[in-house]
Amino acid sequence: MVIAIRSLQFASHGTLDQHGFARNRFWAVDEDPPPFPTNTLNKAFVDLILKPSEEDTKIWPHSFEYRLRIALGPGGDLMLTSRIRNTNSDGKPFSFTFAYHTYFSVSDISEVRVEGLETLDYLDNLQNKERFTEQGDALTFESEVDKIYLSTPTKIAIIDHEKKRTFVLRKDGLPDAVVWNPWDKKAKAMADFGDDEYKHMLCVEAAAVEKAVTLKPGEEWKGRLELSAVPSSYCSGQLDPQRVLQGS
Ligand SMILES: O=P(O)(O)OC[C@H]1O[C@@H](O)[C@H](O)[C@@H](O)[C@@H]1O
Repeated sequence: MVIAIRSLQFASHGTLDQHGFARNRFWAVDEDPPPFPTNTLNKAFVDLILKPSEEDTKIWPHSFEYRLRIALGPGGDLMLTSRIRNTNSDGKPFSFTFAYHTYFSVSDISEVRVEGLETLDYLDNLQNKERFTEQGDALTFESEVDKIYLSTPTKIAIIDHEKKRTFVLRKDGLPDAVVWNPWDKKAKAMADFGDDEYKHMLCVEAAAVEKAVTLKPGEEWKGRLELSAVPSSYCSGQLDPQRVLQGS
């Protein structure tokens, strides 16, 4: 799995370059981070801090502090908590969009199902961000996809039949979910992506894209994503959604 933080902006949903600037900056490790509110003993964590450089304020004229807490649970669960605070001293609010750009490794994209997004509205990046409604079935993949699902539930499951493994995403503060696979043609056109790699990956991204987050000075936003891999409850063609969503 590969994770990139796409902030302060998402893809072309803003005025900055694709995916904004937070994802290709150097972050500082906070050597003395605030403690975990609960279960501290069960988690290893690191806090990374990003503050704008002078160069950054030329392209985005705001002051902020972005604290990313990366925590690992005893069972291998990964928790990512982003806190973004407006530290402007000029009294000005700012707005941003956000996504955890999570690439999941799958056995075969044609065999994968995503549950939790059926019947929802989405904006289709491949059709000028037009709004459509998803059908009632779990998502399956047979061509390029680049969609932003809106008002999504807090849990989404990626079910990999072949590996008998399910990735469970639990999110908070992130209403949208991006689903992306470039498929063959676009994969060939991407310099940093192998021609056949699209067969073994799927991006499902916890995001806040449709409605930008706005913060006044002193205000803080929090967006949380928890990822776990559990043995699939898929068995003899039958899926028990209750078990998948409970992550058991
Ligand atoms: O910059 P990256 O990591 O190649 O991202 C690629 C894709 O990321 C997806 O999240 C976007 O919805 C796509 O539009 C975009 O092409």
